[in-house]
Amino acid sequence: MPPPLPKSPPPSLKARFKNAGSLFRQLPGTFRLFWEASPRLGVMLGVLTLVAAVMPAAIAWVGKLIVDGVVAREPVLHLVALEFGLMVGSTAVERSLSLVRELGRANLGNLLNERILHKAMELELRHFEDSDTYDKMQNARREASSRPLGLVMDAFSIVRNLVTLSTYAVLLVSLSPWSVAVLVVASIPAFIAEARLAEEGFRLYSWRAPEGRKLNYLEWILTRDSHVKEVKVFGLGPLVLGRYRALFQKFFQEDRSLALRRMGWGLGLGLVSLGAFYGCYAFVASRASLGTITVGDMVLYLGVFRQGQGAFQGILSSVGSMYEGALFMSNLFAFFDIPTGQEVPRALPARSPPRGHHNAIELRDVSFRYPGKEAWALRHLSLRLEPGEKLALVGENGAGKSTLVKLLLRLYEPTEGDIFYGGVNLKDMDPKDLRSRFGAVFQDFVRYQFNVAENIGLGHVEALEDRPRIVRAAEQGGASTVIEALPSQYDTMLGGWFEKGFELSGGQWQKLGVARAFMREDAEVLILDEPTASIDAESEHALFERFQQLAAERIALVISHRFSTVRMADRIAVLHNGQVEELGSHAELMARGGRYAHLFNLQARGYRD
Ligand SMILES: Nc1ncnc2c1ncn2[C@@H]1O[C@H](COP(=O)(O)OP(=O)(O)OP(=O)(O)O)[C@@H](O)[C@H]1O
Repeated sequence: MPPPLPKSPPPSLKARFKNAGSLFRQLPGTFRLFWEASPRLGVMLGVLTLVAAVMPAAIAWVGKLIVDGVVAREPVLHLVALEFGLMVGSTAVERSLSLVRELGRANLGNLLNERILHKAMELELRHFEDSDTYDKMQNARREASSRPLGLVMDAFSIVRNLVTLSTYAVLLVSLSPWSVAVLVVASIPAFIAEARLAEEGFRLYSWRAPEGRKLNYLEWILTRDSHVKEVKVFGLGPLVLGRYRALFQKFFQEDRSLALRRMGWGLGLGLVSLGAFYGCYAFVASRASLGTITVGDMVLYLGVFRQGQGAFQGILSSVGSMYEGALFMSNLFAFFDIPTGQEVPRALPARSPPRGHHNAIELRDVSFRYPGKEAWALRHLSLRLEPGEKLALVGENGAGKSTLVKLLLRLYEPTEGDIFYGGVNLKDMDPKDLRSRFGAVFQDFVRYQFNVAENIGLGHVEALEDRPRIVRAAEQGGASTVIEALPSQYDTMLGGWFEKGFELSGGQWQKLGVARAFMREDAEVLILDEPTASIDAESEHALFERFQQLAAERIALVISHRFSTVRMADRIAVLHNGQVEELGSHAELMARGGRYAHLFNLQARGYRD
């Protein structure tokens, strides 16, 4: 796979050439993808491009024969008919090329989008939490439907124009060999200037990609429904718009300077080409008036020279836009190449503790720090959850509670130490097997813009159609009353994104989230990460009473800042700076008079006074 492009502009000329080289190394990979998307379209594109490339020379040649025939007063109708036929053919070829382009865009765009989604499924949580990888994925998604096809089409357009130019050269050589030399020589400065400016433009765009994303982000703040309340209350509009404007102005200055230079060079070098054209024109016209060449030759010369310059321009602009296409592809290939597979079990075949409710969870001297981070999120943490135990995790923000859950679900692996489930090291288990034993409600649970039944059923995909089970889960999660009041009950479409979607309150959504966790009837472990944050006090109490019954045999891990919830747990672990500072039942910890007792009294006093 080609190496990814450097992020900053290359310093030296040599480095620039290397950079340009790495751009064109994206081509084979892109063609392979196009071929995979549809071999038939690939063949059609190749054949049509070649036919389209030789058509102009054939038409010009027949045009010359017609003029010569007319001057010699010979019959030319058959030649006119031939030219008509060629024009019809040319039009049909152009139309077919447009069709191939359209179909190619759909096929290739679809293939790539699917691959991107597939890759996204393979990625692990650590990738999503890494901004570099996340950026790569968002960039890949944004232009997958247009850029790759653009690159293929640009490459074909260059081939087509090169073939056209060669056929023109053959026609012109017979007429005046040195005019071919003039055509080529007069175009070289324009070629160099265009290539340089295109490269500069490309560097400009790639260089400011992060700022471009910032621009999008500012736009997003002002246009998203989820942001509108804060934008209005804090009066953020003018500030965000001001930042947007400043960034845009910066882009605009750079763009204008590039556009002005492009215009200056384009005009100057255009005049050189025009001068070359008219010099040759004068020469050819005088030869025609002297009778050294025919009038048809002169007409052929004029047409071909003009169109030749057009073809040349075509090549230049294709080279320019290929830079951007290639940049996109290098990004895309880098995204596809992100190594995954760290979730593979260490032991083969993977080990699997017996199903049921007899498995304990044990953390042995676990330390963890996030990739690329210095600070420890968890440090020397040892903890054992007995089968059926309800453990509450408390601690201030950033103490490491959610991190501990991520390690239990093997979304990350401990940096040091080990975690065992039913005596089996998590590293030796298949993560799918492990996760299938958990039911979970997260702090940032998802509000799916699907109907109610699906919102709950997604907790156990295999039972998505099992309505009685969904109804049961809804009752257990305390969501039934909410659902009964909806216009089409379980079939009510939720969320405001689609037509007829019904918007729920934060607490109502949360009840569905809890019900979703209860879909896993055979879950061995339940994780409730702040499940009651937006649930009212009465519902919370009801939920926890039900929860005590339902979780009867299972291990339950509850993270909460509400001590009324926490105190219902068998034991409470107080996390502080990534370590277990206190561990025991509510009564034990209260008697101890440490951090837990302090926090509990603080909250209780708030209610009593
Ligand atoms: N994705 C991440 N990348 C890097 N550091 C992280 C990441 N997530 C959390 N941290 C850091 O790890 C530490 C523990 O965070 P964690 O989210 O586990 O805390 P928490 O106890 O769940 O907090 P809260 O009560 O606010 O939810 C914090 O210092 C935090 O800054």
